[in-house]
Amino acid sequence: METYNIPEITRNVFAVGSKDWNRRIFDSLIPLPEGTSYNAYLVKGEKKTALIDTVNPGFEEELETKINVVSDLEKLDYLIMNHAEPDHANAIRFVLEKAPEALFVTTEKGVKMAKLYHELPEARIKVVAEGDSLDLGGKTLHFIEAPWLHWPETMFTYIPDDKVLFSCDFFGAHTAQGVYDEDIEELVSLAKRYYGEIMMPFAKMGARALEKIKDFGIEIIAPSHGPIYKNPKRILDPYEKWTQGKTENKALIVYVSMWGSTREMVRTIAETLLKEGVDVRMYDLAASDIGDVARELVDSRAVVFGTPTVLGGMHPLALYGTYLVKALNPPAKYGVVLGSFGWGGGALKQAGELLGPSKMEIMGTLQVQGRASKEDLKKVEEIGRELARKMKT
Ligand SMILES: Cc1cc2nc3c(=O)[nH]c(=O)nc-3n(C[C@H](O)[C@H](O)[C@H](O)COP(=O)(O)O)c2cc1C
Repeated sequence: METYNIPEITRNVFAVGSKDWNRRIFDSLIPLPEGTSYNAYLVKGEKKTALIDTVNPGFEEELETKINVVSDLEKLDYLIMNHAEPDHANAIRFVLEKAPEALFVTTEKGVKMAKLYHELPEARIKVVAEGDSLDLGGKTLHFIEAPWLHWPETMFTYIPDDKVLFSCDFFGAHTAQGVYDEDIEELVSLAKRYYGEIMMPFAKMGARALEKIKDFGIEIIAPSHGPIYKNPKRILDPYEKWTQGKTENKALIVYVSMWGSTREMVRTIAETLLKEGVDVRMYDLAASDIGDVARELVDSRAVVFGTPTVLGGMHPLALYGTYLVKALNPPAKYGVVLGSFGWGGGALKQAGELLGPSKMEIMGTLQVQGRASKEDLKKVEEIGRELARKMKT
């Protein structure tokens, strides 16, 4: 039998999921510099045993082996699904085949969503709703609907007896490293990146979920990606701030430049902002990890977009980056668009169309022909000073 580490996170609750050390991209979009983990948890009550979530395709046998070390998969009573996305739910069928008596437990929305992706034996579905519980003997599973964190069907499972919250993607972080939060110094930064990529568009739903769980006195948070929090405050406090959309006096600059003209403009605004006491983060979209951009969006008060004109519109990478910024629905209050063109222009117009309907106030734009002149750069400085002034108020 293969040797696996199977942490007992609290009495008779085992982490039986998998680490995917080498995965480098998620959702065909999100870079994973440190891999990720697909966490699943086995809960052994005095009478019944439940598995909370499963694993990504390819890790089914590891899951089976781990469960059989601490229990007996064949005798599993319940398979709880917090979220239908395949990285957590793909092994549903595998588990239900290996555990012939197990009931599949999720919400009505969960059943609907799971049926779109996984084969479910109709007779073995047990639907639960907000506030319902399942008694395992000495341990009760309590279900909390947490829609949109991260799909419409998401729920949390809570064991009041042990004060453990299984929060699925909420509070997650993409990293294969560590078992507990104390193992990773930069964990909050990784969690912030994950929050920006996955949860920020649903910040209001996140705030509602935090409200629901605030009086639970949670002692352990066991998410579906990344380490388990033995110090829940370490993630609850930042989540409180992030879901409220509280920003810092910080400007995020995202830009593309083929021949340096736009770069000179964004460098000028960066220096002006720094002089005015604004914290600045700058990313060249041709060479940046979009996860870092997502992380900085979580609490940036302003976003500066820089793009040259290419074929009558924005540079394709700037178009992609700007689209993503908008789709992630960051709390930033102010925007600036800068860029250079060679003859007819067009990038600024397209950026305006794209950002127009967003809640960000575009408080300054400048498009220059060729290299920015001294006068142009003075205008950029003026925009920077005005932006800094607005950001302080
Ligand atoms: C592939 C390519 C396509 C371009 N298309 C346009 C265009 O449609 N309209 C325009 O005004 N300038 C166009 N330009 C000129 C650039 O916008 C111009 O060189 C600008 O100063 C580049 O700024 P940068 O140094 O920040 O990349 C194009 C340049 C390149 C390389």
